[in-house]
Amino acid sequence: MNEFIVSIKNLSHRYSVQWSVKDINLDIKKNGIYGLLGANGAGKSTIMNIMCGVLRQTSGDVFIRGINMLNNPIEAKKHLGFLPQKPPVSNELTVEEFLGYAANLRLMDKKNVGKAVTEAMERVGIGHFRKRLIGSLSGGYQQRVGIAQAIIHKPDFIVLDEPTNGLDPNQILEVRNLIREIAQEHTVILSTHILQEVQALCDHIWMINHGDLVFSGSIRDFDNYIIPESLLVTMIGAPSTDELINIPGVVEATELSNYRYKIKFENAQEATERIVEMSVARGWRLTEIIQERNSLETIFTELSNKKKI
Ligand SMILES: Nc1ncnc2c1ncn2[C@@H]1O[C@H](COP(=O)(O)OP(=O)(O)OP(=O)(O)O)[C@@H](O)[C@H]1O
Repeated sequence: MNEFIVSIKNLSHRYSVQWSVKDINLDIKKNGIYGLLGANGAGKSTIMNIMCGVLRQTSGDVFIRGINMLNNPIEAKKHLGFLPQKPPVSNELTVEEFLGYAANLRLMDKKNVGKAVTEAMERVGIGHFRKRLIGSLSGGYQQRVGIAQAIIHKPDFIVLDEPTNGLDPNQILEVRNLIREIAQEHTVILSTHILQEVQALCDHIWMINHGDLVFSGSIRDFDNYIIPESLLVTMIGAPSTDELINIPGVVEATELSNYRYKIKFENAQEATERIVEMSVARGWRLTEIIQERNSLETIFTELSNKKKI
């Protein structure tokens, strides 16, 4: 089998005049949960729809297990399951009827359909609702039905477009747990504009901004994207802020509250060493020194102003 589960090469798309997706290259070689992050309108759904063969790209190629989606969509789609942004469920069918229909659409052998439906229902925890009309289920359970139809044919690769959108906080946690479980057997790519979602779930993140790929890396890389430039320091016998500014490597010192200071520096290592040395030498009674972290939101905003990587 091809070593790449998915490979996207120079993918670009325009619906009319403007480019919605510009020269995107992505590869997935190993199992895990991959996140496509971006603000509304960034181009996430466009990429996912093309990746799943429901939208024809303007240029570039998508390979699923080495099979070109444009040239051989039937074979390529055997390896993937897709939950579009709006779950493709039919309110007037029961859960069981709908999943049977989904299995037939996946060209499954008729004799395997019953077993596949039962297994998919069990996998997503909706076996007890098998006879219920989908229209009578809560949003969270409808989403489970949507995920069940995506895994019914046991594909290697599952694509989930904003899988927790519109759910309440309890349903969000339930669906996230379900995604983690599913990811033990399948490779998952999901799109979201929610930073906490990628933080909670994803092993690798791609961030899209106005159709450009602006970041590719782990959540740790994302977290470290902006190098911190301040220290938060607590000193019970601190000197005046003027004296702190005179420490080599320090560019600004602000008192935040009693004993607590924010110290901006040019070089973290040098400033930390000097503050510790001088505190000991001059009796400033240093009790805490930590590097200030940038919030994920700050990093998201910074990347939203960035051009292609
Ligand atoms: N059918 C369409 N016709 C014309 N323009 C479209 C169409 N679908 C999307 N677009 C435009 O393409 C760009 C990318 O849209 P896309 O839906 O891929 O973004 P997204 O990141 O998935 O956003 P959201 O989170 O809001 O779904 C947007 O500017 C959008 O307005």
